[in-house]
Amino acid sequence: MSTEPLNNELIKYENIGISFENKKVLSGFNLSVKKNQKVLLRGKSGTGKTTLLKMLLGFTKPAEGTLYFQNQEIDSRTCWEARKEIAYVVQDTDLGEGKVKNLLNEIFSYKVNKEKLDPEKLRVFMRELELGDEILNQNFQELSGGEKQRIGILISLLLNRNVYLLDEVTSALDVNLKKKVADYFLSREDLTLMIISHDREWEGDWTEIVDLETRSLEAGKASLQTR
Ligand SMILES: Nc1ncnc2c1ncn2[C@@H]1O[C@H](COP(=O)(O)OP(=O)(O)OP(=O)(O)O)[C@@H](O)[C@H]1O
Repeated sequence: MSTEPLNNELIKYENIGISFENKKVLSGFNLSVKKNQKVLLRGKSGTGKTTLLKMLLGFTKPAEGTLYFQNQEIDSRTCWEARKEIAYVVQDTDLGEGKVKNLLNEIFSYKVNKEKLDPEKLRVFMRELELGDEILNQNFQELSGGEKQRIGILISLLLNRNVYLLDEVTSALDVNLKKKVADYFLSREDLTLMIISHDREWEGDWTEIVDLETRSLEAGKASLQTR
């Protein structure tokens, strides 16, 4: 358990090291994310960005250091608590075979997803993401890359979590949609975001940019005001 004061800190990476098969990917990484902050992780391919996000869900363990979520060290037990609060959205959402509407119904039948599939919210988010009703009757596997990405985002929004880990979720979208999706998430003051993206649309006024190579922090307006 951390002895640090709460201080609105939601996520804390403390001296984190990542290694795979004796290959050191990252070492001594420190980052503190406060509730409702928007953090964009940047860095060349292979610098460990995705691994840093997966760690929060307990999918992989740090080789060194400690990771905290809501002041609790993430381990095989506490990661289940974290998973209830966090939506992890990937670049290449794969829901398997079946009509989109059936797949959505299946996802929202799981007990862990406390939210029910709300038809009104579904309609609102589909309109926001420029998804027509006809997509619900299409086979997921036949959708375009951009449509699959938007279905992944749609599901995450319906899950109504507090923390969003967004891993290249706009890579296959056209410029208008990239902006629309980024603006939507960045304007949600109630959400804590950790974003990996090469799209400039995520570099909003309030976005903190963390560069894994230089370890520099470009603070958004929000943190400049509070420091
Ligand atoms: N489960 C694993 N087993 C072995 N090596 C792994 C594993 N997961 C990640 N790696 C390696 O660790 C390094 C960091 O991977 P990671 O996906 O975190 O990087 P990234 O910065 O997100 O890269 P990209 O921008 O290309 O997605 C890579 O060299 C990758 O091959």
